Amino acid sequence: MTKVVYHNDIQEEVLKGKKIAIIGYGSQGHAHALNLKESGFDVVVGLRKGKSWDKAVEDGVEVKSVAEATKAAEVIMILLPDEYQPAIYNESIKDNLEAGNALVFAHGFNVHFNQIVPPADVDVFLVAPKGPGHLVRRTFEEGAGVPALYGIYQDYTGKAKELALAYAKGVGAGRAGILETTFQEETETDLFGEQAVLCGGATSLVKAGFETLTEAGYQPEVAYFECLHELKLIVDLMYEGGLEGMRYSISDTAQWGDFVSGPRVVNEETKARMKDVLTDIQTGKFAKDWILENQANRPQFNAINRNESNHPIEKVGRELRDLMPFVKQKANAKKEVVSDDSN
Ligand SMILES: NC(=O)C1=CN([C@@H]2O[C@H](COP(=O)(O)OP(=O)(O)OC[C@H]3O[C@@H](n4cnc5c(N)ncnc54)[C@H](OP(=O)(O)O)[C@@H]3O)[C@@H](O)[C@H]2O)C=CC1
Ligand SMILES: CC[C@](O)(C(C)=O)C(=O)O
Ligand SMILES: [Mg+2]
Ligand SMILES: [Mg+2]
Repeated sequence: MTKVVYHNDIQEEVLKGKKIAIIGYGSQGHAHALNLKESGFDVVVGLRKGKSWDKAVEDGVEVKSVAEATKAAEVIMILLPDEYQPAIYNESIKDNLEAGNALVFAHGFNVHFNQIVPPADVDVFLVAPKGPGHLVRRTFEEGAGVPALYGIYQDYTGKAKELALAYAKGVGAGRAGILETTFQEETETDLFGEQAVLCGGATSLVKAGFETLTEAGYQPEVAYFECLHELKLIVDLMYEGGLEGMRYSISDTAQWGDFVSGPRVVNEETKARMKDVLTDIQTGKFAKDWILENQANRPQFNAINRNESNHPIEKVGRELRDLMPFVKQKANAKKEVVSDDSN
């Protein structure tokens, strides 16, 4: 089995004397900054003036411009949207790095696909939490954590691995488990996971189920509860006990339906399409298309986003969630940060 490193295995002194700049205060940025600060590290956040800046100040974190935060720190973690990182790196970070600094990422995209080429005299590594930033923060506050991968791209000081592990411990990942990876493996598996399973796969499955039921004349509210709301409850059981743990809680009827009907829906044909998705990631086709989409100001992204927001499952979902304060409360807490991130 791959070696999994935990909280107590890690020495954090190597990072304790250093200043850490967190560039960006969105989903991952706010979680890293606050978790590291509460773990006893010296943190400064790098931002432009705006909503995130105000939020970070409100949260009691030291804030400077991206250039000034980079200058002030020895460890610089880039937590900006992937698509804006190259321009901001070239404009405000690159020339403010000093020999022996550490340049850190939470996703290997820009380094792996050569959009950022770091200088030879800095450490370059990634610490990639395997979960959304808002959950990196929430689980940390609950005394738990989200697992993370670390990978070394360049070890100029000879301390890159120690620094990466100390950083991962600081954000709380040591409570869940930290695994070694490479920039290539993290980039390709992360893109595949979010496209084929976690985001793209799951949203397409949910919408297809909802559409099948409503087109057959069933009530949208019933279809929403069945195909979206309950998915969280089922996935919670998988999170806690794997597929077996989930199947322990469902009825035998459901388990039999799972065995005989699941493979009719997700089958060899689906797997062949997953392999196509993986190939596009591995060859760089996906990255190239995404970079071009951004250079053209996101025409397809914005059009699809608008359509998705008007899907009947979203309309009925908004109404139903309004009537479930316990669900809405969490959504609002997230929305506050998310809407702060709009560029
Ligand atoms: N989202 C997630 O949970 C995960 C993300 N990652 C990786 O982490 C990195 C960050 O992603 P994520 O947290 O989603 O990013 P977000 O989209 O949440 O980041 C938004 C932040 O970037 C700031 N920002 C945007 N443009 C600029 C600019 N020109 N100058 C200064 N600040 C700017 C925003 O500030 P403002 O308010 O001023 O716009 C805001 O604070 C990415 O590499 C991503 O792949 C890895 C694991 C999971
Ligand atoms: C699943 C999406 C993700 O990869 C993540 C939260 O880990 C992301 O890029 O946001
Ligand atoms: Mg991910
Ligand atoms: Mg990702």
